[in-house]
Amino acid sequence: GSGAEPPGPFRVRPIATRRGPDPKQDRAARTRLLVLTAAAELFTARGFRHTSVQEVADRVGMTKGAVYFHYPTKEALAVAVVEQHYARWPLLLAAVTAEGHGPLETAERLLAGATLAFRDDIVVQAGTRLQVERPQIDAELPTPYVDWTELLAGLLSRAEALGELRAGVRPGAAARSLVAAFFGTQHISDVLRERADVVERWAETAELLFGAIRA
Ligand SMILES: CCC[C@@H]1OCC(CO)=C1C(=O)O
Repeated sequence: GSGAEPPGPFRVRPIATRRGPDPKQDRAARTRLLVLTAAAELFTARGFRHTSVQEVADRVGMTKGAVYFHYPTKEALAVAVVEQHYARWPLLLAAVTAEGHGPLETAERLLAGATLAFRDDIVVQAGTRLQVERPQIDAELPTPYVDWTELLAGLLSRAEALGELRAGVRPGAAARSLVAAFFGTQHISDVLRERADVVERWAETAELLFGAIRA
């Protein structure tokens, strides 16, 4: 498509408006967030297999049964963490889009913004590790990489239409290369420096790649 409208998963969904404050619901939501964050910390540090629901419960000072009330299985916890990971991106897209840059600059700023999440956001770090561990997780997890690829391809198609893309650069191929380079860069940073330098590493790669595709 023209790329004007972001692909589905990147569209910000309106927060369900409630009739009024509902203390019980709020408490449940806060508990779920606490459990999710503790699970993300353990999944990031030890991975899915070597994390138990008991350890998650201990980390938040709850019983295993109380955790199971919110997340019936460890797989359900993993699915929730990955879903929260992906829920970050529509918010980033809305923030960057609001700045009113052209499509190529928007793509560059999106990926730069994503590196901050990979450096600082435990849920994004956990979601990324869980996506790598998909074969060990008996649950329906979203297909990784495809939404970012589709979003970037749409932006690069718009850049091409505006003459911002170097002649001969194919938006789809460039989008796939950007996603591959981003994933590889954040992975190498994670392995070598626990992502301490992911922002700088990506800036170096982005300078090369965006310099190669810009008209
Ligand atoms: C932006 C590059 C792709 C991104 O990097 C890690 C990861 C986790 O699976 C991603 C995804 O699924 O889109």
